[in-house]
Amino acid sequence: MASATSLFYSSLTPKPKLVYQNPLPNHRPSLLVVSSATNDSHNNNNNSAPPTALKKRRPAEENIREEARRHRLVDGGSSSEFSAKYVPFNAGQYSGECYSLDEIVYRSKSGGLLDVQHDMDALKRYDGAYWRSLFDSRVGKTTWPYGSGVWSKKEWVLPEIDPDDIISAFEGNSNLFWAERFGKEFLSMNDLWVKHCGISHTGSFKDLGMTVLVSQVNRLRKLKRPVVGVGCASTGDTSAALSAYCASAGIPSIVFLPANKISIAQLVQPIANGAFVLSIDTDFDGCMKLIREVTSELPIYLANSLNSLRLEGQKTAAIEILQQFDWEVPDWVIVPGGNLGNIYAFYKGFKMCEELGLVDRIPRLVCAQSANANPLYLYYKSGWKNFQPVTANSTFASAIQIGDPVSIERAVYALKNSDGIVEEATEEELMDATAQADSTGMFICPHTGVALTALIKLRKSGVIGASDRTVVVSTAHGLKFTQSKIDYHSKAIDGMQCRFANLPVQVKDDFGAVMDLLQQYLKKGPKV
Ligand SMILES: Cc1ncc(COP(=O)(O)O)c(C=O)c1O
Ligand SMILES: N[C@@H](CCOP(=O)(O)O)C(=O)O
Repeated sequence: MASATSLFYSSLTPKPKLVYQNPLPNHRPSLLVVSSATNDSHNNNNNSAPPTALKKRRPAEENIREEARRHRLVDGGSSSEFSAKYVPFNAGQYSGECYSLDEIVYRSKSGGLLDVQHDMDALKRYDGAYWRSLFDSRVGKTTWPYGSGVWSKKEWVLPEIDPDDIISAFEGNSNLFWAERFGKEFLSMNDLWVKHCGISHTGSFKDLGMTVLVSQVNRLRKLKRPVVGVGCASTGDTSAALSAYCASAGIPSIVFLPANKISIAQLVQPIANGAFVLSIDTDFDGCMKLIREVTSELPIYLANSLNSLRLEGQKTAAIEILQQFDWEVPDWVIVPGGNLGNIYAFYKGFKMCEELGLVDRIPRLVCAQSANANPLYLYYKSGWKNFQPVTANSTFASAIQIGDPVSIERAVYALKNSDGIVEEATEEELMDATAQADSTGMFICPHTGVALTALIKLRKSGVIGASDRTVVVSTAHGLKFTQSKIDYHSKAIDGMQCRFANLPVQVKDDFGAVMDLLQQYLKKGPKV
């Protein structure tokens, strides 16, 4: 017999209207049960206030993980009716090659990329309204693990992992910022948004993928698979996320960084989190080559986005954007690209929402590259005829200083299937765009400046219209890249005009001198 607590708990569980295409014997899968403290009226068709009972506080000696475990036990365990496996990327449904997610495999038999394939038939047993309602019911809560923006979509991410194995910092649920002033003043746009994926636990979107990867590693280690540590090559953000999530799980992390090519803020992150940090005298592509060789020799699990697990977490940012627009689809989404996993992750998130009936179309995608590291742009401009890796030159957008992206095929697939576009930004363009955005109250990273440059160009050419609803994905926190802002605002960049620099004024510690300056300033008319 169900206990009083379990009855109480299930009375708090949102019960969206279910429409089954194939009725299931056990019609409410336990993994879909969310122990939410609210029963939102949006789940009721008649709009009448739902019966509100206050959630009873968990016993003091129990933490949220244990509380969730207790409720799973009451609800009948955590076995999932959903599943996922690795398949060769874009090999078609008849390839036959597949691997369990509990295997350690990064490449298909032919050496190609892998993809995580979900059992879409199982997911389709619930209609779009059900999924929308379920995901909406989980936003912003502390219920383990669904309070995370990634794990609120657990059934679409890693359906079979036990919540006990999950390592989460309640990542995701990031701000979708209405760029009112930037849109109006610089682009005559009124429906421009910035998805702040960098306002996150370690300051970049990498947290979204890393929670998934490190959780799966945690599971593999419990299953006694040979994983002594987790390693990555990085331009600074992957290493920060990897080291933080590994430190939280008590798993060793090893990071390969190109010497003197990442910001100090990024360098200090894995150091502080106790990673084994190798500063290597090469560029990112050199580090990537080395980590691939090392992880094929040693029981070190590969954490770069070559590993398709990462993209399962990253795709939730796309679902979140739709959710934040009340499931209305924006016209454009612009993503800065480097190793090119993220552009595919966005495509996959949008596509799953379309296929499962949450929305009826997907946005057009734009991938934005630095002109100093632009292999995808050149490929696009060749009409997708001739892909050539490049030697990436130094760029202020240092996290995308990548010349030989591992996910090139994924990016091309995403762009071709979303009527996508590739743009590029010179150093001056990306730094000006960053400064302009900052002057309207943002504080963005240079990679977001690359994406904004793409937007500026596409607005100028009329490709993106004044009233098009457009989302620019901001991928890292501006505070990681303060040196480039200091250089810009002090006009210390060779060959760059720094048109939007805002120089600090030196003044003596003297009331009269300060007053003189302020009077001159006010006379000129404060610049906003
Ligand atoms: C801040 C930032 N923006 C954009 C990117 C590009 O993402 P992706 O490598 O998935 O193309 C990266 C990493 O590569 C990054 O760290
Ligand atoms: N910008 C990345 C580069 C590596 O990308 P990944 O997504 O393949 O890990 C970083 O911060 O390291």
